[in-house]
Amino acid sequence: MGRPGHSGAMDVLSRPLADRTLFALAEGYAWLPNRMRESRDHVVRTRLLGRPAVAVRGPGAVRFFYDEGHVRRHDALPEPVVGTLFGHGAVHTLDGAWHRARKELFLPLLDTDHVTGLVDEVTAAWDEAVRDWRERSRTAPVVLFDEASVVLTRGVCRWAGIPLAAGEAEPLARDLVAMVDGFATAGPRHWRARRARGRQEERFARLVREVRSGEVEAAGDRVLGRVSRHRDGSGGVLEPGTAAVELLNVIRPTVAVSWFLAFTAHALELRPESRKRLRTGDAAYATAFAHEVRRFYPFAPFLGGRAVTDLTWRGEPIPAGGLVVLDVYGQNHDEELWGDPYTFRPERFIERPAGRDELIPQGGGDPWAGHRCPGENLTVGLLEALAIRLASLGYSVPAQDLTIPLRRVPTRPRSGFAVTEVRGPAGRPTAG
Ligand code: HEM
Repeated sequence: MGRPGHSGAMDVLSRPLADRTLFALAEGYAWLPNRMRESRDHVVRTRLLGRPAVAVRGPGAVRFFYDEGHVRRHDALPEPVVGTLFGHGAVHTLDGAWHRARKELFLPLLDTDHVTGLVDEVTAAWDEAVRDWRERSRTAPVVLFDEASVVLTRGVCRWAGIPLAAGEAEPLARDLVAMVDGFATAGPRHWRARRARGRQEERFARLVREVRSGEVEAAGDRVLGRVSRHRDGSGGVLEPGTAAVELLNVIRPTVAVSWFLAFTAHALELRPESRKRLRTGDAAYATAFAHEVRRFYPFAPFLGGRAVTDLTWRGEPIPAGGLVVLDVYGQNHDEELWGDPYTFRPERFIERPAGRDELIPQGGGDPWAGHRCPGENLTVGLLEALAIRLASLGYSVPAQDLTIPLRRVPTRPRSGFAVTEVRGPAGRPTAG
């Protein structure tokens, strides 16, 4: 990975009103930052999904984008994204009172006791897995991305109260990964994602019915119990299919932390000195490292909503119904905000904590009031714990393709990060 360069398609891109959807898909993470570089004042006028669109960036733009009076989500997301990544009827697609009622389901996830509970389950699953990797990696490489997805699936299901029979974790992990992997492509990955979602929505809807009929026990303080009994804006319980969508909206993104785990392994190779600091168990450094992984490595390229009314941003008119696009990847690599954005440097977050609307890999604004990710604390907690564990593990890195293609969304090290000869502690280290 490196700094996205200007593309060969520039002459076409300079015509403002031709639809850019295909360019966005083909150019991946570099598409919007490249356009921003050619723009004045971090505003790009373009056309996406057949609609006029204005792309914005910066903390002020985040506040503009997250103002409910400016931007709504209903009808904003393209069906191929909803049908794979989020699910139909998901919280991501709601506005106003309906959004607030549904969001209540997710807000407790921001609390420290939930973060600790999930981190405990996932690290227990990690420690069990390490024992197995030590054996297997003597004869064949172990791919960290794949392994992390199974560890996270086991941990999140135990924490959420979702029963998993022996042998079920691996196929569920594969389906959850497929749903994320296939949302931004039109090829076979996309159809794999749709099939995976169909299978798992059916399974989780059945589980919700079993909880409601008393066949399956689900404590009220666990995610399974809460989602099954949650009352919506209308006062009724969720349709089983919608409850399944929202259960998946907890376990799917938790398993998506596998992408960040593969990036963590990449960062430890890139900056061996960070491995040493993580091994000491330095909590402040682990937090800074988690933030830098989320800032530096590409995940969500941009976010979009529709203008509620005729708007103007920095002199650029946005007609009611037009798309407003927030340049997430570009903002996380903006020189004005970060100085040296293409250097992986966790210390930046120790020198200066990032403002709420500066670091936005999981959205901006206030998670209680708007659409910002309610899983941000969970993600940071998981990354802190797993980065310390990975840094204290001994392993060899065989020759492999570790490039991170910026044209692929979502991207990751091509090999998934394979390791051999795993050795060292399974538990949390105490010192150097
Ligand atoms: C790999 C780590 C994660 C990334 C990169 C990520 C990223 C995001 C992004 C970009 C959004 C959209 C914000 C917006 O629309 O304004 C979002 C929303 C959301 N995320 Fe995450 N997320 C992650 C982990 C999690 C976790 C661990 C959970 C739950 C356990 C979670 C649950 C959600 C939910 C429910 C929403 C919708 C919120 C709403 O529309 O109000 N995410 N996430």
